[in-house]
This record gives sequence, structure tokens and C-alpha cells, in this order.
Amino acid sequence: MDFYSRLFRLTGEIKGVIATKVIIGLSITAAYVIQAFAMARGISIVLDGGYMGDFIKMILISFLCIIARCLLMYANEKYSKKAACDIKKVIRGKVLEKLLFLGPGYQTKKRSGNLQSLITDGVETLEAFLTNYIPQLFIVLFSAIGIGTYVWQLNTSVAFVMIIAIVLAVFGPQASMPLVKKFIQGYWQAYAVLNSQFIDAMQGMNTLKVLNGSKRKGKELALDAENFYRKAVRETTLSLLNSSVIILCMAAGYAFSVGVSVIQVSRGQLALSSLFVILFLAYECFRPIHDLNAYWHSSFLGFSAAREVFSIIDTPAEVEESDSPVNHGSDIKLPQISFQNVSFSYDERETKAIKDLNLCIDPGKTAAIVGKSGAGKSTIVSLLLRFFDPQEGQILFNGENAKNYSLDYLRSQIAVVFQDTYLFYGTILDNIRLAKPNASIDEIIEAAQLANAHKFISEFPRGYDTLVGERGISLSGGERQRISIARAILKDAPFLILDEATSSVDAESEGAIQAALEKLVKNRTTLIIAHRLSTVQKADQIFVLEDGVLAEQGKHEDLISEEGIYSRLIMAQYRVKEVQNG
Ligand SMILES: Nc1ncnc2c1ncn2[C@@H]1O[C@H](COP(=O)(O)OP(=O)(O)OP(=O)(O)O)[C@@H](O)[C@H]1O
Repeated sequence: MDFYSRLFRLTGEIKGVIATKVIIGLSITAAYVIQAFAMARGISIVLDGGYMGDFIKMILISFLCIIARCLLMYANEKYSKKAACDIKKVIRGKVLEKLLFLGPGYQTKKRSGNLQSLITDGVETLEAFLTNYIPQLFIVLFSAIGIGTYVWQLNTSVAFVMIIAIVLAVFGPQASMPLVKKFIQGYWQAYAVLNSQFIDAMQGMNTLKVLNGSKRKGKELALDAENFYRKAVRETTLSLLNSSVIILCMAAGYAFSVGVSVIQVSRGQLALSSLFVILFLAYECFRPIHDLNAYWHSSFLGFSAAREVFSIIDTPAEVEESDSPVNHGSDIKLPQISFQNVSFSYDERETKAIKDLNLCIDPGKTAAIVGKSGAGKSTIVSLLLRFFDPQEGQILFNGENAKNYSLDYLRSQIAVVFQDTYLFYGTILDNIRLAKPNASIDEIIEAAQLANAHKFISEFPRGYDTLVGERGISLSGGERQRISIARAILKDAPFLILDEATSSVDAESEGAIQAALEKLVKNRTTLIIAHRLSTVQKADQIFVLEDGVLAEQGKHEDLISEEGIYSRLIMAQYRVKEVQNG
């Protein structure tokens, strides 16, 4: 579907809002027009030496029109504010829902700054475009038709001049549309880059400081800001040029209408009273165009935001939901996980991250995947969670292709303790409760106790109500991991993935985490992804990956006696330890 049809469909979704705004807008115009009639009539009465009572009546009508207009404008403002909030909520909801559905696979391809500027400023301008500019187009159209038809009856020449001016004012700026589109796109791109670079710099502040790179980064940011400034000036210049064309058309249209009317009066082809009516009406006819011009200024960036919004909504998901998912009802007790001839490569990569992988994790057993950096260990976790689907082969979850389950069900069966635990802004309690939204406080405390996290949480003055995450207090790597383990305990899923769970913590924390993990793995099928080979020696099965290929598998002792990759990795790790211990 092309862009304009999509935009049309989007406006269709808010047709109630547009219709209400058009009705209020036309009522305001009607109040202006009635006032214009009353004033024209009033002047005619005075000039013709008419009855003063009629003149006062006209003044009263004008006054009532002014009051009606004030009330309508107030209603319009109030309604617009509420409608704007509703529409922004709907658009943001749609985009966020899609982004969450697209998942980490999409996120890794996009810079967060781009998405952030779209969700905030982009949606603001798109809303202004939809709720101000589009209704105003209808108001211009209807009022021009209404007033034009009336003036046509008074005098065709004047009406003709007015119509030409309106057509030029509305469609004249369309000639520059291709350039406008190009400039808007440039403006948005520059804005998104500046935003992304800024977020990048903020997030990497420590690294920049350590590497003495803050000045360099500052210069880069200044260049991005300069680029954005140039694009903004270029775009504003064009937009002002468009406005000038519109204002010129309106002024010329008004001047010519009045000029032609005066000539007609002088030739006796138009009554003086009609001249006054035309004088006021011509002005009212151009007023909606003036507002249209103002709305264009504040909302035309929404055009580009709409393109971005549509492109996100149209992005196909990395993984498809099954049309008729397998219905399991309850949790699988001890799942068996197997990979059958699985191959996978990331979009832009030619080399496969996983190559023809065959492995089976037996129910209730603990398996470990080891391998050098880049061997494909984390990719296996992403495939298991269906952030991506393999291009070849299949992953079986208890004998059933993982694709046949609903995503929600599949993910409800898997608990993951990531190396890098993300804490959302909120209390510790909220962060643990994420794993089970209806968990009671007692359940949360019990999970924290099992995760060896209760003690450090209780030491905070506000305990479980301590704020963490952005703007909250920071927790150490080990504390975060224990929060993550508490989440996994609370989730109580039958399949557990421990992704480098103890790699970034000190020996004391490692002891506490290890003790918590030992409780966690009981009665579950577990997969450990580890660099520290000491943590996997007790595993029932060890799979050794090299460049995405399963190179070895077996128990620790068997693999050592094979004297292959695994034993070399173990030796290398011992040597590192020996060097560290002096
Ligand atoms: N999002 C991605 N897009 C493109 N390539 C990726 C992406 N993530 C990983 N890769 C590539 O896929 C390969 C396997 O990466 P993966 O992260 O699975 O390795 P790993 O064994 O977990 O490494 P490490 O132990 O260092 O975390 C690597 O070559 C990596 O560069």
C-alpha cells in the first residue's frame, strides 16, 4: 500500500476526531461570516440613513457572534488537547507494541536514538499533522465552497478572483513538495543522528573518560549539532518560502477581490451594500487558509514521522507466531531440548554463526556449552528464546518444533539468568516481581532468600522498596545477578538458561551466586553458557562449540582424556590462573 493510502487509512481511524474538529471549525467560520454579514448590513444601514433600531440589532448580532466564537474556540482548544493525547497514545501504543513484538532482533539493527526521537518528537508532529492540518484542509474546502458560492451569486467576477487565489494558496506550495520531502527527511535524519550520538555518549561516559575520548566525542557531537542546525535552517527557509507564497496569494486575492468589487460598484454593476458584504466575506474566506498555513508550519514534519511509523509497523517480524499453536495447558515437567541440523546466520553476515548443529539436552539434566569468544554460545540462547529462527533445521522443545508453540507459552517455559541483568526504574520489589506479576510479597522474599539476595536487600534503609535502575541506586554486578536469580526462582520455569551467570563477580559473590544456582537447577533442565570452565565441570553433558560447529561433546573427564579443544581450553584457563596467582 502506498504512503498516501496508508495516511488516508490512519486518518480513517480518527475520523470521529477529524469530523468533530471540522464541525467546530466550520461553526467558528460560520460565526465569523454571520458577524461579517451583520457588520456589512450595519454599515449599509448607517450610510443609507436607515432605522437606528436595526443598526443596534446588527451590533447585537455581531456581539453574540463574538461570544459564540469565544465559546467555540474554547471548546475547540479543550477538545483538541484531549484528542491529541488520545491520538498520541494510540500511535505510540501501536509503535511500541510492534517494537516489543519485533524484539531484540530488530532493536540491534536500529539505533535507540532514532527510535526515541520517533516515539517522542515524531509522534508529536504526526499528531499535529493529523488533528490540526487535516481537519483544517476540510474547513478551508467547505468554507471556500460556501462563501465562494454566495459571492458567485453577488458577482461572478469577484468570486472568480477569490477562487483563483484560494486554489493558488492551497496548491501553489505543492509544487515544492518533492523538495520539502527531501528537506524534511534530511532534517529528521540529522535529528535522529544527533539524538543517537548523544545517548551513546551519555551511556558510554565512563569509557570516554577512561580513554580520554570525551573531547573528541564532544567535537563529533558539535559537528552533528552543526549538521542538524544547517538542515533545520534549510528546512525552515523552505517552509517560510511556502508560507510567503500562501500569504502573497491571500493578500493578492483579497486586494483583487476588493479592487474588482469597487470597479463593479463604480460601473453600477454591484450594489454598495454588496461591496461591504464582499469586503468582509473575502477576508473570512481567506482566514481558514491563514490557519492552514500556521498548522503546516507546526506539523509538516509529521509527514516524515508518518513514513517512519509506517515502516516500523510494516516491518516483518523476525519470528512468526504459529497460526494454530500447540496447546499444552500446563507446564512441561522436565523438557528435553534438541537442535536438529540447525544453521543460522545474522542478516548481514555471510558466515553462519551456527552451522549444522545437532545436540540434545536430556530432561532434568544440566548441559553446558563452552567455546571461545564468538563461537556462537549467545546465539544459541537467542535461538532458544526465539528472538530469531534458524534458516535451516529445527529446535525441538520436548519433541515439538519450538515454532509450533505460541511465543508467550514457549518463553513462559524458559527462565534465563543473563550475564548482564537489566534493572528497570522502580523498586527492587517491582524488579523481582516482573517474573511473576501476581506474586505475593512473601513469595518474592522467599525467592530473594533462595537467591542469597535477601540479606543485601534488607540492609538498604528502604529494603525491598529501594529504587533502582535509572535515577535509582546502582547495584553491583553480583547483586544484580542475584536479583536475576530471584526472578528465575520466582518464574519457576522448567527450562533454565544460565548465561555466563558468574563471570563478572568477585569470589565472595560467586560463592553466594553458585550456592543460589545449585538450589535453582534442581528439578529443571538446565543449560549453562560459560567461559569459566570451573563452573561447568559438574555438568551432565558438555558441548564444545568452535566457529558455530559442535566440535566435541561428553562429560568433563571424557573430554579431558580426548585431549582436544576442551582440554586445551581447560589448560589455557589453568595457565591464566597460575599467572594471576603469581
Ligand atoms: N546481532 C548480531 N548481528 C550480527 N552478527 C552477530 C550478532 N550477534 C552475534 N553476531 C556474530 O555471531 C557470531 C557468534 O556470536 P555469539 O555472540 O553467539 O558468540 P559467543 O560465543 O556468545 O561469544 P562471547 O563468548 O564473546 O559472548 C560472532 O561472529 C558474532 O560477531
